[in-house]
Amino acid sequence: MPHLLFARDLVKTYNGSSGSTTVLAGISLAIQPGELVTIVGPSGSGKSTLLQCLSGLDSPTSGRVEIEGTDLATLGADAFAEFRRDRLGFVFQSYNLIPALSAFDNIALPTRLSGGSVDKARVRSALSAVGLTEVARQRPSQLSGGQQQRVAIARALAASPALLFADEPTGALDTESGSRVLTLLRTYASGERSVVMVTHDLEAAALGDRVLVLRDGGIHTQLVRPTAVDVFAAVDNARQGRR
Ligand SMILES: Nc1ncnc2c1ncn2[C@@H]1O[C@H](COP(=O)(O)OP(=O)(O)OP(=O)(O)O)[C@@H](O)[C@H]1O
Repeated sequence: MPHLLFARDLVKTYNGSSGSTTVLAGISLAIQPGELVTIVGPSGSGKSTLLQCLSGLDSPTSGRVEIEGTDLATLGADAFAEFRRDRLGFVFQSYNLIPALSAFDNIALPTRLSGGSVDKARVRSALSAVGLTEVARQRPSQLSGGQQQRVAIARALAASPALLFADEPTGALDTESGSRVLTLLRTYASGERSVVMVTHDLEAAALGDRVLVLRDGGIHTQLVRPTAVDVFAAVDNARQGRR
């Protein structure tokens, strides 16, 4: 099966006044269509940096990322913006919704910004997929945190991205809202579409088809369809530096 994403020898270093810090120490990985891959690890192990580099939001210091066979480094800013709009989706802990727009208009915004005509049926179907048909006309301030995050997910899903990147998507949510969001992400990863999620929630991580456990900017352990107990043990080992 062709890889949806392929990353080779990703290194990320920062140069500061006290010398250079290596945040990613040479990570290689591949993601297949239909996979939910979760990334866990101790604080500072490089999870968010890895997600940013995999998604093209940040550039590695060295190494290569290909998505659907396209080397991200070969795309100029405009070509990457187009690629990102057409093929990638993003969900972060902060919902990044526009306060003045309704839920419906927030979901339609990316299409509007790219000059396309809004497919109202598609926006409605995205709202319905996240269970928010009733609040289509409400603004973010009238919605709970869980509802706002579901609007953000609907906005990402409305474009049917091949690859959805999520960084702590349930970080600000209560348990019930969080589990709704996780169900949406778990369901989305199927067929041709994949999800990569960074999380501190180890039970959520265990929903992954594969779990990458980072330590010091490297992949310490990789688990395939683990239980939550397996994930807890692997993260504990990574924290202690045990194999
Ligand atoms: N712009 C930057 N300049 C210097 N160091 C940075 C920069 N961005 C991140 N770092 C460092 O890189 C390391 C990894 O950060 P990153 O946010 O990727 O880790 P993380 O595993 O996602 O952490 P957390 O679980 O706390 O969110 C940290 O030590 C952080 O201080």
